[in-house]
Amino acid sequence: MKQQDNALETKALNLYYGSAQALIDVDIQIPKNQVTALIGPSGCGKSTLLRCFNRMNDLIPDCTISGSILYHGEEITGRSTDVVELRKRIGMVFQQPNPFPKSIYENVIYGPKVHGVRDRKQLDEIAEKSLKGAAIWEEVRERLHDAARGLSGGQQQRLCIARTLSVGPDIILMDEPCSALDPIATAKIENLITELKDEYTVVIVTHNMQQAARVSDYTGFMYMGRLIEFDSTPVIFEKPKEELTENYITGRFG
Ligand SMILES: Nc1ncnc2c1ncn2[C@@H]1O[C@H](COP(=O)(O)OP(=O)(O)OP(=O)(O)O)[C@@H](O)[C@H]1O
Repeated sequence: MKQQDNALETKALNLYYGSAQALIDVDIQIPKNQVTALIGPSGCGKSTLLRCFNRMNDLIPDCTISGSILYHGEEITGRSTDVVELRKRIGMVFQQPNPFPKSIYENVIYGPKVHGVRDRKQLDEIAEKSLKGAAIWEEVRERLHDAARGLSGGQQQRLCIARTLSVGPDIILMDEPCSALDPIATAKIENLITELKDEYTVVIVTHNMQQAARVSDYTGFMYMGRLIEFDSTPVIFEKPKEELTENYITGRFG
């Protein structure tokens, strides 16, 4: 794969929480405009790796890293990286939908307002585009000024995706985005993820192997802080090269 096709890349990435090592020599290349899933047993480092991509681990005291993290080929681990700008470009969606206690509209325009957009017409346009991008516009267009927390869990999660889209990212990181949702809401988010890759690069952490197989183009299998295998999703699920991967995907441990 050519260097410029990678939205994200790590080289010899090691991460410590205090003296406990959570990532060990991770080399991964995340292809642009594709969906990449990170799978592996609980505690293997999936969320930790995901959080490295937009420097969310900076917020954790005693967390240190060595190695390289590249965003479109550019090093982002250094002090000169503008982390606020980086998080605009690399958005994140969490396990629990976490809308602000504000209206649907205020949730979506919150980020653009913080970044200085004041013009009402422009904010309206951003709100509509983001809500459409997150496949929730039709459900909320008549009630934009109602409380976001009055929406269903699945709608709240799509609203949170809209909030992420509103500041113009090109990468969306999702940490178990469906784990709090029922199967119907999950299916809607999975369909949305597939649509998002036309415009965005998506990296998703999931416990659910069927979900990884359904939505992703590439899958990385992690185990005890190491990336054991990374390949196209059909290869990982049908013909993995590593015995550990095979044991995991066939349910022999996990
Ligand atoms: N803030 C933290 N402080 C200290 N240790 C942490 C912190 N976050 C994670 N860890 C440790 O780092 C290791 C990797 O955790 P991480 O949450 O990345 O794994 P995971 O694969 O995402 O797990 P899960 O699937 O259960 O969410 C674990 O041993 C965990 O206990």
